[in-house]
Amino acid sequence: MKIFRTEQVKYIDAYTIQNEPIASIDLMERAAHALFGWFRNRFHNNRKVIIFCGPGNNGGDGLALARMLLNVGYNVHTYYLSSKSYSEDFNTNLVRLKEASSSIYMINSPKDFPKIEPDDIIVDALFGSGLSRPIEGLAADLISSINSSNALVVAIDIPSGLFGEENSVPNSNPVVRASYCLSLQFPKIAFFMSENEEYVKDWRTLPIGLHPDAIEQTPSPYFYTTLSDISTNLLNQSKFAHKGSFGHVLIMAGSYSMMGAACLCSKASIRSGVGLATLYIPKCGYEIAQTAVPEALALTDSNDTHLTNYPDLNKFSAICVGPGMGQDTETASMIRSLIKNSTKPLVIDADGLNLISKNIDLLQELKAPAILTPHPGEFDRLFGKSSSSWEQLQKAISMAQRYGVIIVLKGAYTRVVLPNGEVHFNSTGNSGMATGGSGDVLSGVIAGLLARGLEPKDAAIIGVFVHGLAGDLAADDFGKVSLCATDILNYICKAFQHLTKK
Ligand SMILES: NC(=O)C1=CN([C@@H]2O[C@H](COP(=O)(O)OP(=O)(O)OC[C@H]3O[C@@H](n4cnc5c(N)ncnc54)[C@H](OP(=O)(O)O)[C@@H]3O)[C@@H](O)[C@H]2O)[C@H](O)CC1
Ligand SMILES: [K+]
Repeated sequence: MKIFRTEQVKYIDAYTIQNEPIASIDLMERAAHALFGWFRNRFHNNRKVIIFCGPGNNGGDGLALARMLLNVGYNVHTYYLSSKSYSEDFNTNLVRLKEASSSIYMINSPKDFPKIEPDDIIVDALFGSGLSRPIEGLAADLISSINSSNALVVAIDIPSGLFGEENSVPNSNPVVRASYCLSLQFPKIAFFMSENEEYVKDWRTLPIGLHPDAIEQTPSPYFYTTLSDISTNLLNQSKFAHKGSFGHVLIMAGSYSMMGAACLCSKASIRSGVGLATLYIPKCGYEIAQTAVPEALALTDSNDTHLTNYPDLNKFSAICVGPGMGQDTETASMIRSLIKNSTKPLVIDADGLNLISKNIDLLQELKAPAILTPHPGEFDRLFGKSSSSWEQLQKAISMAQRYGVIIVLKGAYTRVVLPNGEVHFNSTGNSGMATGGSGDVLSGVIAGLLARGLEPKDAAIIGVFVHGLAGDLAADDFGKVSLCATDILNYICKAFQHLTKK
């Protein structure tokens, strides 16, 4: 799903109004219907609903929602901020609401704030995508009052006070802390930034039928990967396939005391459908590899405890290097040589990245496509610290462009950043996956898909999606607290099944 900056949504909105065509007030009615449908499914009408409206169309949505809820028997109290001017659709909806309700109040000062009981439901329709500056004065006081109540808060489109993309960190502006956010048609990029978690605890998008031509024509580098975006054709298997049809992956991983990473990674590549996997390991890992991963061929380095060399690369279709590899100087010179000489696509993870971070310009010497899979700490070691997730994302974009690599920046909503500047935020995964070995499984999945012949971009995007989905399916059965990397690995099959059955 392509996603947009808030100012672009305004354009898509205007295009829809002009070309569907639909009157602006009717588009607002459609949005309010979507909000109403969600609200009615979730909350019984025995709870008091307090709707706070601002002067723009976000407030207009709130007024229209108030009317719809009143019509089916909810106990709704609507408050709107006094303002020098209101949007046209706000005014129309205020008139419509006044015909249906007498519980409408203008807020002129803090004395007009209602008392909020813990069982009340608050709807935040103060400011949406039209927020143009930090909120001050009366509206800021109202936000503090909302935030200090213990009531559940449903924000329309975006929690008021939050900008759709970049926000200051720490955020010293008043922002509504929403329990739910109902974003119209698209998620906001700000939802993917960890600093905003306290404002956006749970969000979902509600389709409002914006014009597909405008969505297609409006350029955006940002995407949100959902199930329907995954092209399962790429995973088709011919009836006449044999093991040679699905590539041969080389996993270069492990060192003394870190053979688990090598095993997880290679098993994950095998579970991702690669035809053959060779595990290249230091001597100490031979029996472990042969026992733990019987499906893989095991090749050993001349060294006992860490990797110092790599095998002939000719027969392999993709290489994964790094998991549990350690950072010995001999391993460092091995990876330098691998980067300079490999013509096979590479997945570089963990210690592979740590070693590169000591000499980042090595990336300029890559001969083959490369996918880097850093977690935020590894990313900072590679490219320097950032003061916010937004800044980190912009840095990832410029580094992916500079070095022509794919960067998979791991975390909630893992970002797959492409050399052309595109960013694909992932929708699967959960906090239970923040556990040792989870990254080794991911690099194995991506390497397996890459070796099967998927384009690096598809291997990265699908690999990240499948890994997150496996974690979600595993968490459904085991819960997030106990989830471990082996569980994720064991659910990769279910995740692929889920995808190919869709
Ligand atoms: N996505 C869609 O296609 C649809 C969205 N809808 C809803 O419309 C809002 C956006 O409405 P808009 O009127 O553009 O913007 P807002 O309601 O967010 O607010 C605009 C008014 O607020 C003033 N403003 C902005 N920032 C502040 C501030 N910090 N303090 C005080 N006042 C502020 C602004 O004044 P300016 O001086 O900046 O002009 C405006 O008066 C979207 O979020 C959806 O909820 C449609 O209903 C359906 C289609
Ligand atoms: K809002």
